[in-house]
Amino acid sequence: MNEPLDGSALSQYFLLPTDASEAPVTGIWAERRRLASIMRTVIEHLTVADTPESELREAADTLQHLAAQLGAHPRRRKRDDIADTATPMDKHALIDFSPLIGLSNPISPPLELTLDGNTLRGRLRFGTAYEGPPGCAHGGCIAAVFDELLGYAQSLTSLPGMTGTLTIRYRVPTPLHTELHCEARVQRISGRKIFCVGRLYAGETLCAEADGVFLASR
Ligand SMILES: CCCCCCCCCCCCCCCC(=O)SCCNC(=O)CCNC(=O)[C@H](O)C(C)(C)COP(=O)(O)OP(=O)(O)OC[C@H]1O[C@@H](n2cnc3c(N)ncnc32)[C@H](O)[C@@H]1OP(=O)(O)O
Repeated sequence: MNEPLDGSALSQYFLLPTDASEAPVTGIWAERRRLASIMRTVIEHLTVADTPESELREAADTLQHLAAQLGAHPRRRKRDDIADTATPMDKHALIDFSPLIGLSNPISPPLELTLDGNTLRGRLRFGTAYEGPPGCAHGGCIAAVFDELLGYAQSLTSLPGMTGTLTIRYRVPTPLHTELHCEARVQRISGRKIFCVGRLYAGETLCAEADGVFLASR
């Protein structure tokens, strides 16, 4: 884990670009993302604001009504997400509901990813809903970020797989409400095993690092 995350010898494994399409998202997907973004704000206010009981009751009543309204519609089929969103190369069309990077999923921080050579880079900010120790991110949420980050990096190889083992070393507490950046890359591939490494920083401070072994499907 001490070598730089450049991975230049591994370019052969990367088949697809990962950067999200810059094409503007419109229509139903734009509204899904907007709704998710507002829900994130509601979650943040719920966890930090000293809201009077009457307003909490009113908000809950409003959301109960909204939940019933949204729940009245039939469930979508997965293929519709892909067909409805953008081109097949727009990978965000496939991952808009991811719990970590999905812009249409309010539980995602969201983690923003870009591919820089063979290094996958991410940016995120943990709100209060992700608190573990006071003022710091929950370790399980950090692990989830690494699972997504390393998992996405290995998904860019010719043989993507599922997480087999994910090992996290928490070096210092990770602050909330702070711009964090992270990076990951495929370190090596051995048979069906894809070994990945990653790091998470707050500024120059290394907060946590991860090793992951992913198993390509048979
Ligand atoms: C245009 C389209 C683009 C699409 C682009 C989409 C991008 C979107 C990116 C999203 C990124 C999300 C990333 C989230 C990723 C998850 O969260 S996946 C969910 C969490 N993981 C799981 O649920 C996995 C559950 N476990 C399993 O299914 C199975 O145990 C596994 C991991 C598949 C392995 O089972 P298996 O294939 O039967 O393994 P087996 O044949 O026994 O062993 C094979 C080898 O692997 C080793 N091994 C087995 N298990 C493990 C293990 N757990 N750890 C380490 N080594 C192991 C064995 O020792 C053996 O080694 P050798 O003897 O060959 O040296």
